Amino acid sequence: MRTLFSLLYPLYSNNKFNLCIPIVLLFMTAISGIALLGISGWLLTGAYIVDIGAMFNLFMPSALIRILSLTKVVFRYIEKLTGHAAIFKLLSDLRGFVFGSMIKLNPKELSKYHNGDLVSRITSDIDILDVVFLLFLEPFIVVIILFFLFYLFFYCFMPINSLVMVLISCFAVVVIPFLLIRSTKNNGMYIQEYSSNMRGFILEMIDSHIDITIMQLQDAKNREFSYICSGMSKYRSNQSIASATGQYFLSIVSGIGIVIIIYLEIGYFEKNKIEAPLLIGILLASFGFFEMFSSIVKGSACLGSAIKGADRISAIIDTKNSIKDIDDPVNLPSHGDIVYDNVSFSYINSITNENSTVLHNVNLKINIGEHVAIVGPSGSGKSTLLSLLLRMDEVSDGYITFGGNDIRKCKQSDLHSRIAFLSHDPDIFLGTLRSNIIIGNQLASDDLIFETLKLVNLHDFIRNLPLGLDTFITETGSNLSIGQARRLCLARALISPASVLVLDEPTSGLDRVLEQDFFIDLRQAAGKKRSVIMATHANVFHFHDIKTYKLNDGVLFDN
Ligand SMILES: Nc1ncnc2c1ncn2[C@@H]1O[C@H](COP(=O)(O)OP(=O)(O)OP(=O)(O)O)[C@@H](O)[C@H]1O
Repeated sequence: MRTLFSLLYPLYSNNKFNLCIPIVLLFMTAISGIALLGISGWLLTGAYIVDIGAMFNLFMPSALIRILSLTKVVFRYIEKLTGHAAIFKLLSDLRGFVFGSMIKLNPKELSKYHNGDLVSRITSDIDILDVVFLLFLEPFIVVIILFFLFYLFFYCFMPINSLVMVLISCFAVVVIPFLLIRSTKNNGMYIQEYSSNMRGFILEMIDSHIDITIMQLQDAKNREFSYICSGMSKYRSNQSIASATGQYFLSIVSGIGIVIIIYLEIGYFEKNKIEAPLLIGILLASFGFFEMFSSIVKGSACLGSAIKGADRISAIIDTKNSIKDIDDPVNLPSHGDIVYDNVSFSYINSITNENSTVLHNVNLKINIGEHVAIVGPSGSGKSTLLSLLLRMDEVSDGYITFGGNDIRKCKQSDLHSRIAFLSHDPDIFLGTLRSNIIIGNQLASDDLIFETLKLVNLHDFIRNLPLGLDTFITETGSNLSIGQARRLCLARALISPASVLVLDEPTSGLDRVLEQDFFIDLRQAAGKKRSVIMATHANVFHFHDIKTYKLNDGVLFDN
Protein backbone atom coordinates (compact mmCIF):
# COMPACT_ATOMS: atom_id res chain seq x y z
CA MET A 1 0.00 0.00 0.00
CA ARG A 2 2.85 2.35 0.93
CA THR A 3 4.54 1.67 -2.42
CA LEU A 4 1.27 2.41 -4.21
CA PHE A 5 0.87 5.80 -2.58
CA SER A 6 4.54 6.74 -2.82
CA LEU A 7 4.31 5.97 -6.54
CA LEU A 8 1.11 7.94 -7.04
CA TYR A 9 1.70 10.84 -4.68
CA PRO A 10 4.15 12.80 -6.87
CA LEU A 11 1.90 12.25 -9.89
CA TYR A 12 -1.16 13.40 -7.99
CA SER A 13 0.58 16.46 -6.64
CA ASN A 14 1.78 17.39 -10.15
CA ASN A 15 -1.82 17.11 -11.40
CA LYS A 16 -3.54 18.66 -8.37
CA PHE A 17 -5.72 21.01 -10.34
CA ASN A 18 -6.81 18.40 -12.92
CA LEU A 19 -7.74 15.97 -10.16
CA CYS A 20 -9.58 18.51 -7.99
CA ILE A 21 -12.08 19.27 -10.75
CA PRO A 22 -13.61 15.75 -10.90
CA ILE A 23 -13.63 15.61 -7.08
CA VAL A 24 -15.60 18.87 -6.89
CA LEU A 25 -17.93 17.68 -9.64
CA LEU A 26 -18.49 14.32 -7.96
CA PHE A 27 -19.29 16.19 -4.76
CA MET A 28 -21.80 18.38 -6.62
CA THR A 29 -23.31 15.27 -8.27
CA ALA A 30 -23.61 13.56 -4.89
CA ILE A 31 -25.12 16.64 -3.26
CA SER A 32 -27.64 16.99 -6.12
CA GLY A 33 -28.56 13.29 -5.83
CA ILE A 34 -28.92 13.42 -2.06
CA ALA A 35 -30.92 16.68 -2.19
CA LEU A 36 -33.09 15.20 -4.94
CA LEU A 37 -33.97 12.19 -2.82
CA GLY A 38 -34.47 14.30 0.30
CA ILE A 39 -36.70 16.88 -1.36
CA SER A 40 -38.67 14.19 -3.23
CA GLY A 41 -39.34 12.32 0.02
CA TRP A 42 -40.29 15.53 1.75
CA LEU A 43 -42.55 16.67 -1.12
CA LEU A 44 -44.34 13.34 -1.65
CA THR A 45 -44.96 12.83 2.05
CA GLY A 46 -46.09 16.42 2.49
CA ALA A 47 -48.42 16.22 -0.50
CA TYR A 48 -49.87 12.95 0.75
CA ILE A 49 -50.63 13.95 4.29
CA VAL A 50 -51.86 17.49 3.61
CA ASP A 51 -55.24 18.18 1.97
CA ILE A 52 -54.37 18.25 -1.68
CA GLY A 53 -52.57 21.46 -2.43
CA ALA A 54 -54.52 23.37 0.23
CA MET A 55 -51.71 24.23 2.61
CA PHE A 56 -48.72 22.79 0.80
CA ASN A 57 -46.90 24.78 -1.82
CA LEU A 58 -46.06 22.24 -4.57
CA PHE A 59 -44.54 24.65 -7.02
CA MET A 60 -41.18 25.41 -5.38
CA PRO A 61 -40.20 21.84 -4.41
CA SER A 62 -41.24 20.34 -7.73
CA ALA A 63 -39.26 23.00 -9.62
CA LEU A 64 -36.31 22.24 -7.36
CA ILE A 65 -36.64 18.53 -8.12
CA ARG A 66 -36.49 19.22 -11.86
CA ILE A 67 -33.46 21.47 -11.45
CA LEU A 68 -31.68 18.95 -9.22
CA SER A 69 -32.38 16.05 -11.62
CA LEU A 70 -30.90 18.08 -14.43
CA THR A 71 -27.87 19.30 -12.46
CA LYS A 72 -27.18 15.76 -11.24
CA VAL A 73 -27.04 14.46 -14.82
CA VAL A 74 -24.94 17.40 -16.02
CA PHE A 75 -22.49 17.21 -13.09
CA ARG A 76 -22.19 13.43 -13.51
CA TYR A 77 -21.46 13.81 -17.22
CA ILE A 78 -18.80 16.50 -16.76
CA GLU A 79 -17.32 14.61 -13.80
CA LYS A 80 -16.88 11.50 -15.99
CA LEU A 81 -15.28 13.55 -18.74
CA THR A 82 -12.88 15.47 -16.51
CA GLY A 83 -12.16 12.44 -14.30
CA HIS A 84 -11.15 10.26 -17.21
CA ALA A 85 -9.21 13.07 -18.88
CA ALA A 86 -7.27 13.63 -15.66
CA ILE A 87 -6.60 9.91 -15.30
CA PHE A 88 -5.46 9.53 -18.91
CA LYS A 89 -3.03 12.39 -18.40
CA LEU A 90 -1.83 10.80 -15.15
CA LEU A 91 -1.40 7.39 -16.74
CA SER A 92 0.42 8.85 -19.71
CA ASP A 93 2.81 10.73 -17.34
CA LEU A 94 3.38 7.51 -15.43
CA ARG A 95 3.97 5.47 -18.60
CA GLY A 96 6.48 8.05 -19.81
CA PHE A 97 8.22 8.03 -16.45
CA VAL A 98 8.40 4.21 -16.24
CA PHE A 99 9.55 3.89 -19.84
CA GLY A 100 12.20 6.55 -19.18
CA SER A 101 13.43 4.62 -16.14
CA MET A 102 13.42 1.38 -18.08
CA ILE A 103 15.28 2.60 -21.13
CA LYS A 104 18.06 4.04 -18.95
CA LEU A 105 18.87 0.61 -17.51
CA ASN A 106 21.66 -1.38 -19.08
CA PRO A 107 20.79 -4.62 -20.91
CA LYS A 108 22.07 -6.70 -18.00
CA GLU A 109 19.49 -5.19 -15.64
CA LEU A 110 16.73 -5.40 -18.24
CA SER A 111 17.51 -9.05 -18.97
CA LYS A 112 16.18 -9.92 -15.48
CA TYR A 113 12.66 -9.48 -16.85
CA HIS A 114 11.20 -12.20 -18.97
CA ASN A 115 9.67 -11.73 -22.38
CA GLY A 116 6.54 -9.56 -22.29
CA ASP A 117 6.92 -8.74 -18.61
CA LEU A 118 8.09 -5.21 -19.27
CA VAL A 119 5.28 -4.65 -21.76
CA SER A 120 2.86 -5.87 -19.15
CA ARG A 121 4.32 -3.58 -16.52
CA ILE A 122 3.99 -0.58 -18.74
CA THR A 123 0.43 -1.40 -19.86
CA SER A 124 -1.78 -3.49 -17.56
CA ASP A 125 0.08 -2.68 -14.32
CA ILE A 126 -0.24 1.01 -15.04
CA ASP A 127 -3.82 0.74 -16.32
CA ILE A 128 -4.98 -0.82 -13.08
CA LEU A 129 -3.82 2.29 -11.21
CA ASP A 130 -6.78 4.31 -12.54
CA VAL A 131 -8.89 2.26 -10.10
CA VAL A 132 -7.15 3.97 -7.22
CA PHE A 133 -8.37 7.41 -8.16
CA LEU A 134 -11.65 6.83 -9.97
CA LEU A 135 -13.07 4.04 -7.86
CA PHE A 136 -11.40 4.62 -4.55
CA LEU A 137 -9.77 7.94 -3.77
CA GLU A 138 -12.25 10.24 -5.49
CA PRO A 139 -15.40 8.73 -3.89
CA PHE A 140 -13.51 8.35 -0.62
CA ILE A 141 -12.73 12.07 -0.41
CA VAL A 142 -16.31 12.98 -1.35
CA VAL A 143 -17.76 10.53 1.19
CA ILE A 144 -15.57 12.00 3.94
CA ILE A 145 -16.76 15.53 3.15
CA LEU A 146 -20.40 14.38 3.01
CA PHE A 147 -19.92 12.45 6.22
CA PHE A 148 -18.89 15.60 8.06
CA LEU A 149 -21.86 17.52 6.64
CA PHE A 150 -24.32 14.79 7.69
CA TYR A 151 -22.62 14.38 11.02
CA LEU A 152 -22.87 18.12 11.67
CA PHE A 153 -26.52 18.17 10.68
CA PHE A 154 -27.47 15.20 12.86
CA TYR A 155 -25.30 16.42 15.72
CA CYS A 156 -27.19 19.74 15.75
CA PHE A 157 -30.69 18.39 15.28
CA MET A 158 -30.72 14.66 16.20
CA PRO A 159 -27.56 13.91 18.20
CA ILE A 160 -28.22 10.15 18.55
CA ASN A 161 -28.46 9.77 14.77
CA SER A 162 -24.98 11.23 14.42
CA LEU A 163 -23.62 8.27 16.37
CA VAL A 164 -25.39 5.84 14.03
CA MET A 165 -23.94 7.73 11.08
CA VAL A 166 -20.41 7.41 12.51
CA LEU A 167 -20.83 3.65 13.05
CA ILE A 168 -22.25 2.93 9.60
CA SER A 169 -19.63 5.09 7.89
CA CYS A 170 -16.86 3.37 9.86
CA PHE A 171 -18.04 0.00 8.67
CA ALA A 172 -18.59 1.07 5.09
CA VAL A 173 -15.51 3.22 4.58
CA VAL A 174 -12.99 1.58 6.90
CA VAL A 175 -13.86 -1.96 8.01
CA ILE A 176 -15.31 -3.44 4.79
CA PRO A 177 -12.66 -1.86 2.47
CA PHE A 178 -9.88 -2.89 4.87
CA LEU A 179 -11.07 -6.51 4.94
CA LEU A 180 -11.56 -6.51 1.18
CA ILE A 181 -8.09 -5.13 0.50
CA ARG A 182 -6.54 -7.70 2.84
CA SER A 183 -8.44 -10.62 1.42
CA THR A 184 -7.93 -9.72 -2.26
CA LYS A 185 -4.26 -8.66 -2.10
CA ASN A 186 -2.86 -12.07 -3.07
CA ASN A 187 -5.58 -12.56 -5.63
CA GLY A 188 -4.66 -9.21 -7.21
CA MET A 189 -1.04 -10.34 -7.32
CA TYR A 190 -2.05 -13.45 -9.28
CA ILE A 191 -4.18 -11.41 -11.68
CA GLN A 192 -1.21 -9.18 -12.53
CA GLU A 193 1.15 -12.18 -12.79
CA TYR A 194 -1.21 -14.05 -15.08
CA SER A 195 -1.77 -11.00 -17.24
CA SER A 196 2.00 -10.61 -17.55
CA ASN A 197 2.43 -14.31 -18.38
CA MET A 198 -0.27 -14.05 -21.00
CA ARG A 199 1.48 -11.18 -22.75
CA GLY A 200 4.85 -12.93 -22.51
CA PHE A 201 3.35 -16.11 -23.91
CA ILE A 202 1.78 -14.34 -26.89
CA LEU A 203 5.01 -12.47 -27.71
CA GLU A 204 6.96 -15.72 -27.49
CA MET A 205 4.46 -17.44 -29.79
CA ILE A 206 4.85 -14.68 -32.38
CA ASP A 207 8.65 -14.88 -32.11
CA SER A 208 8.89 -18.64 -32.42
CA HIS A 209 5.89 -19.31 -34.61
CA ILE A 210 7.92 -21.01 -37.34
CA ASP A 211 9.59 -23.41 -34.87
CA ILE A 212 6.25 -24.19 -33.22
CA THR A 213 4.66 -24.99 -36.59
CA ILE A 214 7.56 -27.16 -37.73
CA MET A 215 7.76 -29.03 -34.42
CA GLN A 216 3.96 -29.38 -34.44
CA LEU A 217 3.66 -27.85 -31.01
CA GLN A 218 0.45 -25.97 -31.77
CA ASP A 219 -1.78 -28.22 -29.66
CA ALA A 220 0.60 -28.21 -26.71
CA LYS A 221 0.91 -24.44 -26.88
CA ASN A 222 -2.87 -24.11 -27.19
CA ARG A 223 -3.27 -26.12 -24.02
CA GLU A 224 -0.65 -24.01 -22.24
CA PHE A 225 -2.43 -20.84 -23.28
CA SER A 226 -5.82 -22.20 -22.17
CA TYR A 227 -4.24 -23.00 -18.81
CA ILE A 228 -3.04 -19.40 -18.42
CA CYS A 229 -6.46 -18.10 -19.49
CA SER A 230 -8.32 -20.32 -17.04
CA GLY A 231 -5.98 -19.22 -14.23
CA MET A 232 -6.68 -15.63 -15.15
CA SER A 233 -10.43 -16.17 -15.23
CA LYS A 234 -10.32 -17.99 -11.87
CA TYR A 235 -8.61 -15.06 -10.14
CA ARG A 236 -10.77 -12.50 -11.88
CA SER A 237 -13.90 -14.30 -10.77
CA ASN A 238 -12.49 -14.45 -7.21
CA GLN A 239 -12.17 -10.68 -7.42
CA SER A 240 -15.79 -10.32 -8.58
CA ILE A 241 -16.99 -12.61 -5.79
CA ALA A 242 -15.04 -10.58 -3.23
CA SER A 243 -16.53 -7.36 -4.60
CA ALA A 244 -20.07 -8.82 -4.54
CA THR A 245 -19.55 -10.09 -0.98
CA GLY A 246 -18.38 -6.64 0.05
CA GLN A 247 -21.49 -5.10 -1.54
CA TYR A 248 -23.63 -7.70 0.24
CA PHE A 249 -22.24 -6.77 3.65
CA LEU A 250 -22.50 -3.10 2.79
CA SER A 251 -26.21 -3.56 2.01
CA ILE A 252 -26.72 -5.32 5.33
CA VAL A 253 -24.87 -2.60 7.27
CA SER A 254 -26.70 0.21 5.44
CA GLY A 255 -30.03 -1.59 5.91
CA ILE A 256 -29.45 -1.95 9.64
CA GLY A 257 -28.39 1.69 9.77
CA ILE A 258 -31.55 2.84 7.99
CA VAL A 259 -33.75 0.79 10.34
CA ILE A 260 -32.03 2.34 13.35
CA ILE A 261 -32.37 5.84 11.85
CA ILE A 262 -36.11 5.23 11.21
CA TYR A 263 -36.52 3.99 14.75
CA LEU A 264 -34.75 7.01 16.21
CA GLU A 265 -36.56 9.47 13.95
CA ILE A 266 -39.92 8.00 14.96
CA GLY A 267 -38.94 8.77 18.53
CA TYR A 268 -38.35 12.42 17.53
CA PHE A 269 -41.63 12.37 15.57
CA GLU A 270 -43.60 11.06 18.51
CA LYS A 271 -42.19 13.79 20.67
CA ASN A 272 -43.30 16.24 17.98
CA LYS A 273 -39.73 17.32 17.42
CA ILE A 274 -39.91 16.60 13.71
CA GLU A 275 -42.65 16.59 11.09
CA ALA A 276 -43.37 13.57 8.87
CA PRO A 277 -42.28 15.14 5.52
CA LEU A 278 -38.95 16.20 6.99
CA LEU A 279 -38.50 12.77 8.57
CA ILE A 280 -38.94 11.00 5.24
CA GLY A 281 -36.81 13.62 3.48
CA ILE A 282 -33.91 13.03 5.92
CA LEU A 283 -34.34 9.28 5.62
CA LEU A 284 -34.14 9.30 1.83
CA ALA A 285 -31.22 11.74 1.90
CA SER A 286 -29.41 9.29 4.22
CA PHE A 287 -30.16 6.56 1.67
CA GLY A 288 -28.54 8.72 -0.99
CA PHE A 289 -25.47 9.16 1.19
CA PHE A 290 -25.18 5.42 1.87
CA GLU A 291 -25.28 4.71 -1.87
CA MET A 292 -21.95 6.51 -2.19
CA PHE A 293 -20.27 3.75 -0.17
CA SER A 294 -20.84 1.30 -2.96
CA SER A 295 -18.07 2.60 -5.26
CA ILE A 296 -15.53 2.62 -2.41
CA VAL A 297 -16.28 -1.06 -1.77
CA LYS A 298 -16.05 -1.85 -5.49
CA GLY A 299 -12.72 -0.01 -5.73
CA SER A 300 -11.34 -1.79 -2.64
CA ALA A 301 -11.82 -5.18 -4.30
CA CYS A 302 -9.56 -4.06 -7.17
CA LEU A 303 -7.02 -2.34 -4.93
CA GLY A 304 -5.12 -5.63 -4.46
CA SER A 305 -4.29 -5.66 -8.17
CA ALA A 306 -3.35 -1.97 -8.04
CA ILE A 307 -1.02 -2.59 -5.07
CA LYS A 308 0.69 -5.44 -6.89
CA GLY A 309 0.83 -3.37 -10.10
CA ALA A 310 2.51 -0.54 -8.16
CA ASP A 311 5.02 -3.00 -6.64
CA ARG A 312 5.90 -4.31 -10.08
CA ILE A 313 6.28 -0.81 -11.54
CA SER A 314 8.37 0.38 -8.59
CA ALA A 315 10.68 -2.60 -9.08
CA ILE A 316 11.66 -1.08 -12.44
CA ILE A 317 11.86 2.49 -11.22
CA ASP A 318 13.95 1.52 -8.19
CA THR A 319 16.40 -0.63 -10.15
CA LYS A 320 19.81 0.90 -9.71
CA ASN A 321 21.92 1.06 -12.82
CA SER A 322 25.08 -0.87 -11.97
CA ILE A 323 27.04 1.05 -14.60
CA LYS A 324 27.14 4.75 -13.90
CA ASP A 325 29.02 7.76 -15.22
CA ILE A 326 31.48 9.32 -12.82
CA ASP A 327 30.90 12.92 -11.67
CA ASP A 328 33.73 14.49 -13.63
CA PRO A 329 34.07 12.44 -16.84
CA VAL A 330 36.93 12.89 -19.30
CA ASN A 331 36.24 13.78 -22.94
CA LEU A 332 37.11 11.07 -25.43
CA PRO A 333 38.90 11.94 -28.67
CA SER A 334 36.92 11.14 -31.84
CA HIS A 335 39.50 8.50 -32.86
CA GLY A 336 41.76 6.44 -30.67
CA ASP A 337 43.57 3.16 -30.11
CA ILE A 338 41.73 0.59 -28.08
CA VAL A 339 43.69 -1.29 -25.45
CA TYR A 340 42.58 -4.21 -23.28
CA ASP A 341 45.10 -4.30 -20.45
CA ASN A 342 45.10 -7.52 -18.41
CA VAL A 343 41.33 -7.70 -18.55
CA SER A 344 39.57 -10.42 -16.60
CA PHE A 345 35.85 -10.81 -16.27
CA SER A 346 33.54 -13.04 -14.22
CA TYR A 347 29.80 -13.53 -14.40
CA ILE A 348 27.86 -14.25 -11.25
CA ASN A 349 25.85 -17.39 -11.84
CA SER A 350 22.27 -16.39 -11.03
CA ILE A 351 21.43 -19.89 -9.74
CA THR A 352 24.48 -20.83 -7.68
CA ASN A 353 25.50 -17.22 -6.99
CA GLU A 354 29.09 -18.25 -7.67
CA ASN A 355 31.60 -16.39 -9.80
CA SER A 356 32.52 -17.95 -13.09
CA THR A 357 35.52 -16.39 -14.81
CA VAL A 358 34.96 -16.01 -18.54
CA LEU A 359 37.98 -13.89 -19.54
CA HIS A 360 41.49 -14.34 -18.13
CA ASN A 361 44.06 -11.53 -18.34
CA VAL A 362 43.23 -10.51 -21.89
CA ASN A 363 45.73 -8.15 -23.54
CA LEU A 364 44.76 -6.71 -26.90
CA LYS A 365 45.56 -3.55 -28.83
CA ILE A 366 43.54 -2.29 -31.81
CA ASN A 367 45.22 0.61 -33.58
CA ILE A 368 43.25 3.33 -35.34
CA GLY A 369 41.96 1.90 -38.65
CA GLU A 370 43.00 -1.65 -37.80
CA HIS A 371 40.59 -4.54 -38.46
CA VAL A 372 40.62 -7.29 -35.86
CA ALA A 373 38.71 -10.57 -35.71
CA ILE A 374 38.31 -12.66 -32.57
CA VAL A 375 37.69 -16.28 -33.44
CA GLY A 376 37.13 -19.21 -31.12
CA PRO A 377 34.72 -21.91 -30.12
CA SER A 378 31.24 -21.19 -28.88
CA GLY A 379 31.22 -20.07 -25.24
CA SER A 380 34.87 -19.02 -25.27
CA GLY A 381 33.95 -15.43 -24.33
CA LYS A 382 33.99 -13.54 -27.65
CA SER A 383 30.71 -11.67 -27.12
CA THR A 384 31.72 -10.90 -23.55
CA LEU A 385 34.98 -9.38 -24.78
CA LEU A 386 33.02 -7.05 -27.10
CA SER A 387 30.37 -6.15 -24.54
CA LEU A 388 33.08 -4.97 -22.13
CA LEU A 389 34.30 -2.47 -24.72
CA LEU A 390 30.75 -1.13 -25.01
CA ARG A 391 30.63 -1.05 -21.20
CA MET A 392 27.58 -3.27 -21.02
CA ASP A 393 29.44 -4.83 -18.08
CA GLU A 394 32.36 -3.61 -15.99
CA VAL A 395 35.67 -5.46 -16.16
CA SER A 396 36.40 -7.45 -13.01
CA ASP A 397 40.12 -6.79 -13.28
CA GLY A 398 42.42 -4.76 -15.52
CA TYR A 399 41.13 -1.95 -17.72
CA ILE A 400 40.14 -0.96 -21.24
CA THR A 401 41.21 2.33 -22.74
CA PHE A 402 40.06 4.36 -25.73
CA GLY A 403 42.61 6.89 -26.96
CA GLY A 404 44.50 6.37 -23.69
CA ASN A 405 41.44 7.03 -21.48
CA ASP A 406 40.00 4.38 -19.18
CA ILE A 407 36.46 3.87 -20.52
CA ARG A 408 35.11 3.90 -16.95
CA LYS A 409 36.19 7.54 -16.68
CA CYS A 410 34.24 8.84 -19.67
CA LYS A 411 30.53 9.35 -20.23
CA GLN A 412 28.79 6.25 -21.59
CA SER A 413 27.00 8.38 -24.19
CA ASP A 414 30.42 9.68 -25.31
CA LEU A 415 31.78 6.15 -25.62
CA HIS A 416 28.71 4.95 -27.53
CA SER A 417 28.97 7.81 -29.98
CA ARG A 418 32.52 6.66 -30.82
CA ILE A 419 31.55 3.00 -31.25
CA ALA A 420 28.89 1.63 -33.60
CA PHE A 421 27.63 -1.85 -32.80
CA LEU A 422 26.20 -4.54 -35.02
CA SER A 423 24.84 -7.51 -33.09
CA HIS A 424 24.45 -11.05 -34.43
CA ASP A 425 20.70 -10.54 -34.49
CA PRO A 426 20.12 -7.40 -36.60
CA ASP A 427 17.76 -5.03 -34.87
CA ILE A 428 15.33 -3.78 -37.44
CA PHE A 429 12.77 -1.35 -36.06
CA LEU A 430 9.21 -0.87 -37.23
CA GLY A 431 9.35 1.97 -39.77
CA THR A 432 10.77 2.81 -43.16
CA LEU A 433 14.14 1.85 -44.59
CA ARG A 434 15.18 5.48 -44.16
CA SER A 435 14.16 5.69 -40.50
CA ASN A 436 16.11 2.50 -39.83
CA ILE A 437 19.27 3.80 -41.45
CA ILE A 438 19.35 7.30 -40.03
CA ILE A 439 19.25 6.01 -36.46
CA GLY A 440 23.03 6.20 -36.83
CA ASN A 441 22.92 9.81 -38.06
CA GLN A 442 19.66 11.73 -37.87
CA LEU A 443 20.96 14.49 -40.14
CA ALA A 444 22.01 12.20 -43.00
CA SER A 445 20.82 13.40 -46.42
CA ASP A 446 19.42 10.98 -49.02
CA ASP A 447 22.67 11.37 -51.00
CA LEU A 448 24.71 10.27 -48.00
CA ILE A 449 22.28 7.40 -47.34
CA PHE A 450 22.65 6.12 -50.94
CA GLU A 451 26.44 6.52 -50.81
CA THR A 452 26.46 4.39 -47.66
CA LEU A 453 24.06 1.87 -49.20
CA LYS A 454 26.48 1.55 -52.11
CA LEU A 455 29.21 0.53 -49.65
CA VAL A 456 27.06 -2.33 -48.34
CA ASN A 457 25.71 -3.35 -51.75
CA LEU A 458 22.09 -2.43 -51.05
CA HIS A 459 22.01 0.61 -53.28
CA ASP A 460 20.47 -1.04 -56.39
CA PHE A 461 18.01 -3.11 -54.41
CA ILE A 462 16.59 -0.06 -52.61
CA ARG A 463 16.66 2.21 -55.69
CA ASN A 464 14.51 -0.36 -57.52
CA LEU A 465 11.86 -0.53 -54.81
CA PRO A 466 8.70 1.43 -55.80
CA LEU A 467 8.85 3.47 -52.57
CA GLY A 468 12.66 3.45 -52.31
CA LEU A 469 13.85 4.62 -48.90
CA ASP A 470 10.22 5.12 -47.84
CA THR A 471 9.51 1.39 -48.07
CA PHE A 472 7.98 0.21 -44.83
CA ILE A 473 9.64 -2.67 -43.00
CA THR A 474 8.35 -4.68 -40.04
CA GLU A 475 10.12 -4.69 -36.71
CA THR A 476 11.50 -8.19 -37.32
CA GLY A 477 12.68 -7.19 -40.78
CA SER A 478 10.67 -10.14 -42.09
CA ASN A 479 10.21 -8.48 -45.47
CA LEU A 480 14.01 -8.41 -45.92
CA SER A 481 16.33 -11.40 -46.31
CA ILE A 482 18.75 -12.03 -43.43
CA GLY A 483 21.63 -10.82 -45.59
CA GLN A 484 19.76 -7.63 -46.54
CA ALA A 485 18.74 -6.98 -42.94
CA ARG A 486 22.35 -7.37 -41.84
CA ARG A 487 23.62 -5.05 -44.59
CA LEU A 488 20.99 -2.50 -43.63
CA CYS A 489 22.23 -2.59 -40.03
CA LEU A 490 25.80 -2.30 -41.26
CA ALA A 491 24.75 0.78 -43.27
CA ARG A 492 23.27 2.21 -40.07
CA ALA A 493 26.59 1.66 -38.31
CA LEU A 494 28.60 3.08 -41.21
CA ILE A 495 26.53 6.23 -41.58
CA SER A 496 27.17 7.12 -37.95
CA PRO A 497 30.20 9.28 -37.13
CA ALA A 498 31.56 6.43 -34.95
CA SER A 499 35.24 5.67 -35.53
CA VAL A 500 35.02 2.08 -34.28
CA LEU A 501 32.78 -0.72 -35.55
CA VAL A 502 32.07 -3.56 -33.17
CA LEU A 503 30.44 -6.55 -34.81
CA ASP A 504 29.26 -9.66 -33.04
CA GLU A 505 28.90 -12.60 -35.43
CA PRO A 506 27.99 -10.28 -38.32
CA THR A 507 27.56 -13.14 -40.78
CA SER A 508 25.63 -15.66 -38.72
CA GLY A 509 22.81 -17.12 -40.79
CA LEU A 510 24.47 -16.25 -44.11
CA ASP A 511 25.74 -18.91 -46.50
CA ARG A 512 29.46 -19.16 -47.29
CA VAL A 513 29.28 -17.00 -50.44
CA LEU A 514 27.24 -14.23 -48.81
CA GLU A 515 29.49 -14.41 -45.76
CA GLN A 516 32.63 -13.79 -47.82
CA ASP A 517 30.86 -11.04 -49.82
CA PHE A 518 29.91 -9.39 -46.54
CA PHE A 519 33.54 -9.29 -45.34
CA ILE A 520 34.72 -7.89 -48.67
CA ASP A 521 32.09 -5.13 -48.45
CA LEU A 522 32.84 -4.52 -44.78
CA ARG A 523 36.57 -4.05 -45.36
CA GLN A 524 35.93 -1.58 -48.17
CA ALA A 525 33.18 0.26 -46.33
CA ALA A 526 35.09 0.60 -43.06
CA GLY A 527 38.21 1.65 -44.94
CA LYS A 528 41.35 2.78 -43.17
CA LYS A 529 39.67 5.42 -41.01
CA ARG A 530 37.54 3.11 -38.95
CA SER A 531 38.79 0.46 -36.58
CA VAL A 532 36.86 -2.79 -36.67
CA ILE A 533 36.66 -5.40 -33.97
CA MET A 534 34.50 -8.41 -34.58
CA ALA A 535 33.72 -11.78 -33.08
CA THR A 536 33.16 -14.41 -35.72
CA HIS A 537 33.03 -18.11 -36.50
CA ALA A 538 33.62 -17.35 -40.19
CA ASN A 539 36.82 -18.03 -42.04
CA VAL A 540 38.62 -14.68 -42.26
CA PHE A 541 42.20 -15.95 -42.22
CA HIS A 542 42.75 -15.30 -45.93
CA PHE A 543 41.94 -11.57 -45.51
CA HIS A 544 45.45 -10.37 -44.79
CA ASP A 545 44.30 -6.96 -43.62
CA ILE A 546 42.20 -8.56 -40.85
CA LYS A 547 44.32 -9.42 -37.85
CA THR A 548 42.93 -12.51 -36.13
CA TYR A 549 43.15 -13.57 -32.50
CA LYS A 550 41.98 -16.82 -31.06
CA LEU A 551 40.04 -16.97 -27.82
CA ASN A 552 40.04 -20.29 -26.02
CA ASP A 553 38.29 -20.62 -22.66
CA GLY A 554 38.72 -16.93 -22.06
CA VAL A 555 42.44 -16.85 -22.90
CA LEU A 556 43.42 -14.78 -25.93
CA PHE A 557 46.13 -15.98 -28.32
CA ASP A 558 47.69 -14.06 -31.17
CA ASN A 559 46.98 -16.12 -34.27
N1 LIG B 1 24.65 -12.97 -18.72
C1 LIG B 1 25.40 -14.05 -18.43
N2 LIG B 1 25.39 -14.56 -17.19
C2 LIG B 1 26.14 -15.63 -16.86
N3 LIG B 1 26.95 -16.25 -17.74
C3 LIG B 1 27.01 -15.79 -19.00
C4 LIG B 1 26.23 -14.66 -19.41
N4 LIG B 1 26.49 -14.43 -20.72
C5 LIG B 1 27.38 -15.36 -21.10
N5 LIG B 1 27.70 -16.16 -20.08
C6 LIG B 1 28.65 -17.26 -20.11
O1 LIG B 1 29.92 -16.73 -20.48
C7 LIG B 1 30.59 -17.61 -21.34
C8 LIG B 1 31.03 -16.87 -22.60
O2 LIG B 1 29.87 -16.47 -23.30
P1 LIG B 1 29.97 -15.62 -24.64
O3 LIG B 1 28.62 -15.35 -25.10
O4 LIG B 1 30.87 -14.46 -24.41
O5 LIG B 1 30.71 -16.67 -25.60
P2 LIG B 1 30.89 -16.59 -27.16
O6 LIG B 1 32.29 -17.03 -27.43
O7 LIG B 1 30.48 -15.28 -27.69
O8 LIG B 1 29.87 -17.72 -27.61
P3 LIG B 1 29.11 -17.82 -29.03
O9 LIG B 1 30.16 -17.98 -30.07
O10 LIG B 1 28.29 -19.06 -28.88
O11 LIG B 1 28.30 -16.58 -29.17
C9 LIG B 1 29.65 -18.76 -21.62
O12 LIG B 1 30.04 -19.86 -20.83
C10 LIG B 1 28.31 -18.27 -21.18
O13 LIG B 1 27.56 -19.31 -20.65
